[in-house]
Amino acid sequence: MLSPANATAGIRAEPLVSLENVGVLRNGRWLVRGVEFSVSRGEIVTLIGPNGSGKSTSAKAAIGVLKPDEGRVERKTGLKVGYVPQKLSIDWTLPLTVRRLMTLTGPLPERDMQEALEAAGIAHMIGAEVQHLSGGEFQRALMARAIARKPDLLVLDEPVQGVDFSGEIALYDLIKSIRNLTGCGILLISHDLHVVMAETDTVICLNGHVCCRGTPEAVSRSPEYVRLFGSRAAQTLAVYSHHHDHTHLPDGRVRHADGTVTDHCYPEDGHHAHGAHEHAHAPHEHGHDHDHAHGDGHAHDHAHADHDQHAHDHAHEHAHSRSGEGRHA
Ligand SMILES: Nc1ncnc2c1ncn2[C@@H]1O[C@H](COP(=O)(O)OP(=O)(O)OP(=O)(O)O)[C@@H](O)[C@H]1O
Repeated sequence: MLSPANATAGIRAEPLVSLENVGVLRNGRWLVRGVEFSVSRGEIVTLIGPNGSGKSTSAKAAIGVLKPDEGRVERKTGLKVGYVPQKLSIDWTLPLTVRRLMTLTGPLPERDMQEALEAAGIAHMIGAEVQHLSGGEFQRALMARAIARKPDLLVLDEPVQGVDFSGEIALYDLIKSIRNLTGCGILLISHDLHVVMAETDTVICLNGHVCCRGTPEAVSRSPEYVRLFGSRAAQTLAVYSHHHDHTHLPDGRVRHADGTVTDHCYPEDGHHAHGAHEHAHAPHEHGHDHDHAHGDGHAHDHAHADHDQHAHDHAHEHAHSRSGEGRHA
């Protein structure tokens, strides 16, 4: 079967946006330097890196919100961008319906609004107050707002924040289906070093500069990634694929699709029928019904690696996310 990545390869020649040697200088400090990447139609590019490594800055430079102080950013003429920022300044004390949220930045034909809400799976919540939405529903509303104007490029800054585990998988599925449906390019910022979308074509690992790049699996194997985040981080870099029913946490416990955590897998969990070598498939080649797409073939060793400092950092970070649902708690 032709994967989406291959299917779009032919029209990748002309990027929607490309950054060449981009640097952003503020108060005498280079926030990022030497950033190079591009996003083409149908392509999913994920930026990862520690806090303050310049992910948001690079994304803002890509869409023109920030002007680079050196290097070049080229955008396709007439490029339409849908942007979901990391933080939204919403006055949570004032009532705001989903319908109103959709039109805050400008009028929108009713049909386009309905279509976008339907695509995001929250058409029935059009009259709901934004304050009452769950973390996942809120992210869906933001995504609906971003896709309503049919962008060529969708930029999502941490789209799974405040979302529990099964909600995260559902959001990644939604992002994938938006890409498949519309063929737009997607630039995703992930604050989770350990989990990237299986459909990501290219991971760009930032640390003030591009530390390494490639497929999720290549990045998890790269010496630069290991140097930056430690070998245990590389060992636990997991790749979500569509058919996950559970995931192995770095401390050895198992989290199931319904969010429950147990010490062991259930006997019916899919991967136990498979040999370890089957876990070495690239994300796009996944046909089996589990979630052990690790950097190399030693899935079980890696799945049960101990917590490292980064995992703790993320627990902390997610514990402070909007809904207070810590993914790594
Ligand atoms: N306008 C600004 N002026 C000065 N410094 C800034 C400005 N915007 C961002 N920074 C700094 O630039 C660095 C990169 O910030 P950026 O938000 O791009 O990082 P990030 O990788 O997205 O981080 P996080 O994971 O914490 O969201 C940080 O040290 C931040 O404090």
